[in-house]
Amino acid sequence: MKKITIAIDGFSSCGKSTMAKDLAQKIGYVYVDTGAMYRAVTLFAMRHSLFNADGTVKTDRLQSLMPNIHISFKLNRETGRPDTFLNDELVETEIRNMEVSGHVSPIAAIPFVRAAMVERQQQMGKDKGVVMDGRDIGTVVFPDAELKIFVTATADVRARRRYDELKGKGLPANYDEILKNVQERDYIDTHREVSPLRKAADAIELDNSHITIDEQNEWLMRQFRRACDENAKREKQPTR
Ligand SMILES: Nc1ncnc2c1ncn2[C@@H]1O[C@H](COP(=O)(O)OP(=O)(O)O)[C@@H](O)[C@H]1O
Ligand SMILES: Nc1ccn([C@@H]2O[C@H](COP(=O)(O)OP(=O)(O)O)[C@@H](O)[C@H]2O)c(=O)n1
Repeated sequence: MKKITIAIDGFSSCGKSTMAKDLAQKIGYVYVDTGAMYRAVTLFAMRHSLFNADGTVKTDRLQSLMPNIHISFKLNRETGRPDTFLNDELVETEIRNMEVSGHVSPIAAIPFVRAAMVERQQQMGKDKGVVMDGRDIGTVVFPDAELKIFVTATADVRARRRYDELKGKGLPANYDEILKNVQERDYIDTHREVSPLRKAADAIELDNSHITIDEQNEWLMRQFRRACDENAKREKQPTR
């Protein structure tokens, strides 16, 4: 069967990467976590003191350093997820901490940062057979994706899930701080000028506030099968 492109967008911490990774594993596609790329740029900016005291970014300096930022992924056989590398250094754990979460949305709102990441993402998905999750995959990165999903869940549910995840990993976690961060990022992500988070007109919406991970994985597999069938039908139609 011909491979398709799968775009999964939605709000922070709602389960996009959980379902994207599971589907990619089952169907033998490549999984790309685009949030990790913006997080890696953020970590680089933090390490190079590119934030002003008020949280704004020293954009000129960052722009001049962009050629020095190389982000790559390598599949971790234990977790089944790709690990993120920044200039060949494994940064998978560091990019998930609250400090990076607190700085990432202003970085992701910068047009030249987005242009560089989008170019890389399009390159990674050019041969199809990719499940990519983020905020603008169905609207900007792959507007022609054969399957587009838009995931939502209430902010409370999302903050609780992130809190449980951090606690489960033995990392420090404060529910109120996480909820505030989730809400702030939702606001910046939906209100920025370049590629704001929004549902593509042809995306299928899933509110997973009250469904289990297994249920959402099964739901996504059904959407995948349907999208492949529709794609096969389209390909059979004679071109005029
Ligand atoms: N339907 C669900 N029910 C309960 N927990 C979930 C569900 N989907 C995902 N999770 C958990 O929520 C947390 C955030 O999920 P994640 O996939 O990292 O979100 P995102 O990629 O959207 O930020 C993870 O700990 C994940 O295991
Ligand atoms: N395609 C994407 C992916 C992430 N992002 C930004 O990167 C941040 C981190 O993304 P993420 O997917 O790792 O966030 P979580 O949902 O995992 O908390 C988001 O809050 C967005 O600001 C983006 O702008 N565009």
